[in-house]
Amino acid sequence: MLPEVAEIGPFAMFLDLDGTLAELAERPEAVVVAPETIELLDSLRGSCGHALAIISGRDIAVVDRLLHPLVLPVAGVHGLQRRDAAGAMHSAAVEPVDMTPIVAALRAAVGAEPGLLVEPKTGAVALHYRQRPECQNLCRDIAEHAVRGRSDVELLPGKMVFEIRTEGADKGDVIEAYLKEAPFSGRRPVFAGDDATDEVGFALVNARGGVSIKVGACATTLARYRAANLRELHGWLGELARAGREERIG
Ligand SMILES: O=P(O)(O)OC[C@H]1O[C@H](O[C@H]2O[C@H](CO)[C@@H](O)[C@H](O)[C@H]2O)[C@H](O)[C@@H](O)[C@@H]1O
Repeated sequence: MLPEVAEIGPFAMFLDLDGTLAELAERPEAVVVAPETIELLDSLRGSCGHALAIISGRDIAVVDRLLHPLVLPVAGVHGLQRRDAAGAMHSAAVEPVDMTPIVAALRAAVGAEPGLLVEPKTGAVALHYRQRPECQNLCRDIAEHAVRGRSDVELLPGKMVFEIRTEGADKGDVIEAYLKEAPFSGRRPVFAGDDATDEVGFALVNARGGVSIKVGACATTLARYRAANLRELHGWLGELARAGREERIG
């Protein structure tokens, strides 16, 4: 169930990408953001004074490619990277760890196992098993082995993926950082996401009196609202965009 649009007030919008703006795909590079979704984002940002940011696990450069021609404020790699509304980059407190040896270790452990994918990112790497769900335990063991004894990286389980990431700011921290800056400050935060890594974002938004929305089925979540799927969420976002537009015209 989603809240009544009329009750939201002036909002700042934070949106996860995979599973929230785009349907999940077998492989990370197969994901496409539909042209209607790009239009929706464009219209939505117009209804909240451009206080709209993407909060993703992907690199900012990849988010930009997926959302082309839009260039939005984006936090990437689960909070490790952040570009503000003026286009300025904010680096994390810690230097991103050079993942080369971890990527090599994961590739060696996965070997020629079909369907297991290693996705290198900036200061992070993801080990995907979506095409081989039965390999979940194997992938967990491989990822745990790769981080053993290291305090500079952390293991983040996600949807059919284990991610190893430089220890640092999370999605909650970057939403908080945006809320201190124009045009986000003074607005009520709304955050929608579908994955375990979005829970810290829900916690932050709840603490700020905002609207947290879990997309898809899940037994436990900190989110206060639910959207059954992308279609329901995007329909609601469209209503929000239209309500903002009518307000400006009226
Ligand atoms: O925070 P997000 O923007 O949602 O990014 C989270 C991760 O998304 C991608 O992996 C997920 O989507 C893939 C494509 O649909 C899917 O194959 C995979 O199973 C999902 O876990 C991305 O590849 C990761 O880098 C992101 O961290």
